Amino acid sequence: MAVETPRYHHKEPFMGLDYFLGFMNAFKGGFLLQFSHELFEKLGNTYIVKSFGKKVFKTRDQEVSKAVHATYFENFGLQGLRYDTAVHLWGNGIIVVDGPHWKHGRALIKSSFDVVHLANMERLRKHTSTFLALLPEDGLTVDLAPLFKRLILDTSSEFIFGEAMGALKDSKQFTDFMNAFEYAQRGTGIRSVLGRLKFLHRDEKWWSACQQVTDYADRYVNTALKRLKEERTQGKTSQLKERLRLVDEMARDTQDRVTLRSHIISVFSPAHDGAATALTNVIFHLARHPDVWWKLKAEIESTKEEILTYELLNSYQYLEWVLKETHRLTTIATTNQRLCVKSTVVPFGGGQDGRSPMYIQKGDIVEIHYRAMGRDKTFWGDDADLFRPERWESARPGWQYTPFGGGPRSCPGMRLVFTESAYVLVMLLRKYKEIVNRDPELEWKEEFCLTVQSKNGCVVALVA
Ligand code: HEM
Repeated sequence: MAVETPRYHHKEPFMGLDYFLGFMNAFKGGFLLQFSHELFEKLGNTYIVKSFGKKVFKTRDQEVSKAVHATYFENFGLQGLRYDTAVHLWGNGIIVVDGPHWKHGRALIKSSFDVVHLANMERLRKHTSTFLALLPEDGLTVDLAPLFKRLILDTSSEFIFGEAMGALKDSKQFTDFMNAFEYAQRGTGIRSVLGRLKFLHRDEKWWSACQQVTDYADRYVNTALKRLKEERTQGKTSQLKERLRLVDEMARDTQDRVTLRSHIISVFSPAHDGAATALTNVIFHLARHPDVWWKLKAEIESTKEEILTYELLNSYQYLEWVLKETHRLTTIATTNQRLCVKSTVVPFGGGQDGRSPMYIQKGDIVEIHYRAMGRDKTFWGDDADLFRPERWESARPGWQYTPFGGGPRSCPGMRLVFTESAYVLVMLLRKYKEIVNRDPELEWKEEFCLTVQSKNGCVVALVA
């Protein structure tokens, strides 16, 4: 028997506009994470709010997350939440569709990913060395965040399109495209917050930014299809490992231009800055925890002359703990939503203590708070809000730790993010003796776009 779940006490219970105003106030004021934390503390691990008349279950309960992401996977989708607001940018790409089209896109990405990813070390080496050359000499203050962004833009554009955007060289191609891309993403984010009121978003510049992005991707799709045709008709193969491109690998499987373009933009969106945001967070923490920096240096010391291979990166255990701790404490994808497409009773979430079954009706939304789960003191202990990589020596989380989602739709880019972050971090550890915090603000401050990043970047001095 499902039991009633705690509710947010609305002053305006029909549309829930009071909640929306509170949310927007926190969003603008830069305290959305705190706003969300306080409501969980007050109402429990799962509670219900009204959002533009829709019933939304907000949860930081790992059992509810598991039920929605995995056990009852087929009953919870995202197409109804994302497709209409994002079709102009992401088309019918993997991140906005459900059902057979998603399944096909997922299989396509997964197999193409594995092959391109393993061939990617050489590119990472090349771009990281350009990046290192841009860093200021001994002791000067630098915000590494924008530099990480440019580095990851180059590695990801080369990984996906086969050609780096020239971000580290500040090329015009990079500036023009990124201005349009960021504008297109921001507008899409606004439309998604507006939901059913998205018709209020009337911005000509947004339409043309979306067009510019799709035109850009089309150029690469067309060349990939041309290459594929040549390969098939003339038996030509571009098998040089470093030439592998995601767009080519995907084109082997589907030659539908719109599908290819949509999936390519869907991968580019998280790929273009994901690892950069993670790297910024790692350096943010390391600059405030010199003991951890020294332990990392000690770990890599005996291998510091060796070529940095995928296997070597994977052999550094403390480094892995540092990266995991960074994603736990400063989770980048803080929440994720699913739309219930078939009424379901999930085993937990109901009742004041959240331990009774909970009824979710078709049309309701479930919002899962990954970041809040990563800080749950009942699992992580009283020091859950502290950066302490050593906890990973004994921590064995299941659904309490899902910074990359979980179940069949979990992030296919997770290994790539780990490899890129680990590679760049080890190169910094090899080159510099010390990293010194130069930001007077010691606390991590939030800045939301589609994900959340460090508002103050990571302002440091690197000492050789
Ligand atoms: C730190 C960086 C990243 C984080 C925190 C992250 C996190 C996530 C999360 C939480 C999801 C949603 C999972 C779900 O809905 O269950 C996701 C999906 C996805 N991510 Fe990532 N991601 C990152 C980087 C990347 C990169 C670098 C790529 C590509 C190279 C990528 C490609 C994707 C794709 C294609 C999906 C959609 C999967 C699907 O719907 O089946 N992500 N990611």
